[in-house]
Amino acid sequence: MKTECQFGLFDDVSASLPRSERLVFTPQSDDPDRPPISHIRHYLTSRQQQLLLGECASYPFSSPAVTVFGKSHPIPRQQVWFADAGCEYRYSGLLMAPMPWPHYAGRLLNQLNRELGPAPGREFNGCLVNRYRHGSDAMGFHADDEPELVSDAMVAIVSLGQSRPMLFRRNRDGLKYRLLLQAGDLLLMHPPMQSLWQHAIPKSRRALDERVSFTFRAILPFYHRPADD
Ligand SMILES: O=C(O)CCC(=O)C(=O)O
Ligand SMILES: [Fe+2]
Repeated sequence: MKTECQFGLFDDVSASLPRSERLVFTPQSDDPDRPPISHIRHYLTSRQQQLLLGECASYPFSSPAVTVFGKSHPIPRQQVWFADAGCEYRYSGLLMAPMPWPHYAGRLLNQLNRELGPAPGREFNGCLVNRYRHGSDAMGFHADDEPELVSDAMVAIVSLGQSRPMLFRRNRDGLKYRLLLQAGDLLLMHPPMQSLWQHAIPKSRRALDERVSFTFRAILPFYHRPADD
C-alpha cells in the first residue's frame, strides 16, 4: 500500500550500513580549533527530502517580532515549533507553545532517536523548523543554550533545499569555522559546543532559493509550565 511504503522510507534509512558508519556519536575531529560537530552528508535520500519538503507547505510558519534595543522587528526567516506535550521553548525571548508533530517530521524524530540513542532524558522531543525564503533570510550568531534544554544533549540539524553555509565562532578568541550545509545533510552539535562556540546562518547578497532546517532538541518537559495535577 502507498502509505505503508511511504512510512517505510523513514524506517529504513541507512539500515544497510554497519552501525558504526550510520552516525557519529562523538565529534568527527578532536582538533580543538574545530567546533565539536559531526557532519553526515546525504543522511536523507532525495525521496525523503521531497516528502518532508512537501509536508512543509502545510506547516503554520510565522515570523514573530522580537525586540532588539527597544525596537520591534520580525525575525528574518520563518519558523514553527513542533514538540511533545509540555515542551514549551523560549527562543529569542519568545515562548513557543508546542504544535503537534506532523507525520514526516514525527517519523524523522523517531528515526533520529532510534539511531542516536536511546539515552534516557536525552531523547529529542522538540524541533524548531526554520525556513529561509531567500538570501536575506538568516540567523545571527547565537548558542542553543536555553535553560530548558537538557544540558548534555546534542542538537541535530537536518537541511533541505538550498545549500547555505553555517559559520562557527569560538567565544574565547573569535576563531571562525565555515561549513556548507547541503540538502539532505545531518549536522550534530555535540556538547560542549554551545558553551564554547556560537553559530550563525549568514545573509547572502546572491539570489538564493528556499532552505528549510529541522533542528531537533531535547527539552526538559514542563520547565515553563508545571504539569497539571
Ligand atoms: O538553520 C540552521 O541550520 C541553524 C538554525 C539554528 O541555529 C537554530 O535553529 O538554532
Ligand atoms: Fe542554533
